[in-house]
Amino acid sequence: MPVLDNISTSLHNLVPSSSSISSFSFSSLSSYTPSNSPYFLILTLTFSSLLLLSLLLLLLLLFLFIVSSTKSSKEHTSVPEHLPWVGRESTQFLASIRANYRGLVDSVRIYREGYRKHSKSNQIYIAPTWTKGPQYILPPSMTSWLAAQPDAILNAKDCTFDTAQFTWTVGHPEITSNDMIDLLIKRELTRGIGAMNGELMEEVEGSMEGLFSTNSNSNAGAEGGEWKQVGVFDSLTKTVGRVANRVFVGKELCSNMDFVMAGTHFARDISVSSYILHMFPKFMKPAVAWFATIPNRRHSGIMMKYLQPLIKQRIEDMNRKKADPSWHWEEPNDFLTWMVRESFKRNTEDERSVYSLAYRVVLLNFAAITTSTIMATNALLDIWSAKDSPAIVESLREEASRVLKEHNGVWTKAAVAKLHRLDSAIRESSRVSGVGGTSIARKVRADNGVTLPDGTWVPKGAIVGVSMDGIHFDEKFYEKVNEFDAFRFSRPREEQQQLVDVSLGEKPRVTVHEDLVNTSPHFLPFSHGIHACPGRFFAANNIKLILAHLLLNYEIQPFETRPPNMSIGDISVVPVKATMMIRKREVKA
Ligand code: HEM
Repeated sequence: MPVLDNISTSLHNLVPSSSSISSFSFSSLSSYTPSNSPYFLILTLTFSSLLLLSLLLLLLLLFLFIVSSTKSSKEHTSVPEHLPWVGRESTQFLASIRANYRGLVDSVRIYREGYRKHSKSNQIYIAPTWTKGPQYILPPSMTSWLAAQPDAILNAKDCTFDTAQFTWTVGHPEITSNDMIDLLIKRELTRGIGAMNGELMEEVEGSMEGLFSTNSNSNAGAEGGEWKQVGVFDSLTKTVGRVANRVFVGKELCSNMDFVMAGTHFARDISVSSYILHMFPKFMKPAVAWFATIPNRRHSGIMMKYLQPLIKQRIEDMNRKKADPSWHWEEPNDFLTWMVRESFKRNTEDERSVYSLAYRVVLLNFAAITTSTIMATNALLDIWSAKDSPAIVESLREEASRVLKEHNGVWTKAAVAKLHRLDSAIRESSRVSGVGGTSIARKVRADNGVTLPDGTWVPKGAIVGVSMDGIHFDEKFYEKVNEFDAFRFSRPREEQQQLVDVSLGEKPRVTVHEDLVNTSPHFLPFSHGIHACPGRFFAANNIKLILAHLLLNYEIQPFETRPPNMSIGDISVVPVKATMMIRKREVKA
């Protein structure tokens, strides 16, 4: 028996062999002491090394603690004394670093308390944060003012780059600060929404067949009746990533999960490495970053490996077609083509090289995939965890089925636009679950600082924002704020009633349609104003296609309780390990 053989060999190694016993002498016994046995030496060496390592680790932690504490104290002293803090007890020992730590692990409580104590009385307060230093939280009456400020005064990108430590976690300032991605999203992607829904549906169907099928050897899909347990976030990441990339990089690469998952891992790496880097002073960051961003380089490297040859080929094909219009090749209608076409008009290497174009697609994935997946995950969990979940699902299904029939089984742009109930359920989920600490976060760029509408002066370099969480749960803007009311926004439209919008007391009563993509001073998941997310139309279209297909073709068992989100600093993290029971519906729409 191999196991017994192994044991006996091991014992032989430990117990002296018969030949060594025969050569045993009393003189050797007299010279034997435990301290000169080789085992003792090995043990001593191991123990000392461990002790030394622990000591070094302790010293490093102590050093880190002192450095972080000094850094946070310095940042905190820059705040004008008359402004109230929430989450910082100035009399406490090591007040600043303890406050920043609270900002990391207990931000929901801080923002809710700050909103109740100060924002409701139209006052500014300061919230400690791990990634942004002390943050000036403005009351909702200043939201519209904040959203309209030009970048020369309050800068959006400075804030994002600083929070996510872009210099180290992403690099390439010449690419990140360039306008090409924003321009192409607005000019090509958003205008073309709907035209590619046929292709996007191919990916939705293909992805779900692969993920939810219980038939191991075919693409035929799960048969009604057979339940399968799958990860919610994982399934949606793969589906959202595949669908979005169909438009970004085309049919072949979009379903390559090595590529798609590297993109989502890269987004996570940026977050994790930025949290680490925020502990260190500026002079240490380059050295720390080298280690902290190893995963970032690995995952962006995987994406680049696929993207560069594809883009090189696309440039060659497009050039050849330009030179010879009779050549039988049709330009694919995707982001790569739009980007290469745009690059032909530009002059710098940073806008034309294969490398820089490929890295733009990496960044596009960073902006698009995880954000959309989080919204889709929250919507799914909220819909299937609601106390009246079966009724909500039935109503959503009825709408999706009716609209699809009206459009001859094709999800055209007009058809997707008619999914008012689904749109409302996603928007409502984003109101209650998509909460983060702040929205419209901006860094003061003006050399002389900025004076807020109430006369408060804020120094250059400080971060200002509004409390998304506070606003989304304010009775002034929403009735029954703590309820997930799936049809809150579609009901008035369906009932042909006018929705009354109390717009922060600035205007009396206006009538609006509150769709998912409509940002407002009291709906902030996509931010609001001049920098409101340009990709939101694409994201909303894709999430609705995915959920409509899920509703019509699959059944999900309702959750007993809503798997909870977790807040880390300003980010609301969805329960990435939550699973669902899913099966194919027998009756197809
Ligand atoms: C549900 C999904 C999404 C959410 C919740 C979301 C949210 C946001 C937010 C909060 C901002 C910051 C705006 C500000 O600073 O005021 C933003 C910016 C941005 N988003 Fe999105 N986003 C989503 C999807 C997408 C997609 C699909 C794309 C690309 C196709 C995209 C591209 C961008 C870009 C380029 C910016 C920078 C805009 C600027 O600085 O002016 N986003 N997004």
